[in-house]
Amino acid sequence: MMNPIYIDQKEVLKRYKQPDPHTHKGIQGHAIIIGGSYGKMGAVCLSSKACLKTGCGLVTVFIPKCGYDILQIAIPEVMVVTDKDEKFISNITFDIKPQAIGIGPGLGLEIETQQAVYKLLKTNKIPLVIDADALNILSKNKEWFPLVQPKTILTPHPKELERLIGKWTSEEEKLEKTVAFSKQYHLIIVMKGAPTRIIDGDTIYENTTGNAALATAGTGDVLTGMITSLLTQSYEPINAAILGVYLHGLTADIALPETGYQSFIASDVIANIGKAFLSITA
Ligand SMILES: NC(=O)C1=CN([C@@H]2O[C@H](COP(=O)(O)OP(=O)(O)OC[C@H]3O[C@@H](n4cnc5c(N)ncnc54)[C@H](O)[C@@H]3O)[C@@H](O)[C@H]2O)[C@@H](O)CC1
Ligand SMILES: Nc1ncnc2c1ncn2[C@@H]1O[C@H](COP(=O)(O)OP(=O)(O)O)[C@@H](O)[C@H]1O
Ligand SMILES: [Mg+2]
Repeated sequence: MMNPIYIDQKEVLKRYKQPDPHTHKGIQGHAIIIGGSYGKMGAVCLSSKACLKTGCGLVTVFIPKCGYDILQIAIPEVMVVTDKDEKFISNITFDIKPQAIGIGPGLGLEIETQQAVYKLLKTNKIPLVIDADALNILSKNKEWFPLVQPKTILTPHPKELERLIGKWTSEEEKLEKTVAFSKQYHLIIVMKGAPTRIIDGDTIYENTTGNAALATAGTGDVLTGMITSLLTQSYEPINAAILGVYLHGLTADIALPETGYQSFIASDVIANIGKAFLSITA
């Protein structure tokens, strides 16, 4: 297996693009976050807020009806399109033209939701991040793997990865299986953990930021929003994944002296995205 490329400040600065002073929200890009189900609307709140706070111009969420008030009240800057169903997503339709899609946080596994994901995968040509229950839906329907567009970014935690590629007996085997999976379907795999590794075919990147404070509900949902935001801003998928993972980890390193490991929560990731951006260019 190849040695990893370490994702540090130098590696990130090679890829980071300073916003143009004359940019406007139309140029900064429009993201859509698709997810949520009854009791798991918080995942979409976290993901969509993180998406906005990572610099894209506009964010729309596509959620089941029961999340409408929750989203509008929690994040007034985010626009909302609802499914026809009350408690889960059953048919994904929108007439906006987003530059990137993030799908999965809080989505649930209802059979109707699985069919809606199938339809999206079959027709989608827009850069895509697949996370959480959208990954679990793929794992339940492995014959759909070839429908996923090349360079789509998958962000599994270890259990989601196991559901996708099967069990492993060593770290080495886990990496080998993930590289083989990435090569077979031309996908970028963000193997979340400590450390997070990003697999792009034979190339392995290893992140150098982040700490155990991130071991708390919703931090993965936040990461999905951040990477989707960068994709929306025309970063190449691999660069969006690298920059997103690095900044996400950095928020926890910045916050740790104030929060300690225990009191850090996913909203603290979001609250520190600004400082993370400032620190890479300082
Ligand atoms: N506030 C919210 O609305 C939240 C909603 N969430 C949503 O809840 C749904 C279920 O996601 P979950 O990930 O909780 O459930 P999953 O069943 O997919 O994964 C949980 C399992 O994975 C294992 N696991 C997780 N991280 C691991 C690691 N680093 N090493 C080894 N094992 C690990 C856990 O021990 C557990 O067995 C998703 O749609 C997710 O987006 C969660 O993100 C939590 C917050
Ligand atoms: N001990 C740890 N050290 C560093 N990062 C961690 C640690 N535990 C979790 N993380 C990070 O936190 C995030 C958790 O994502 P995930 O398990 O999908 O959470 P959720 O689904 O609740 O949002 C990942 O980015 C992961 O790398
Ligand atoms: Mg998750």
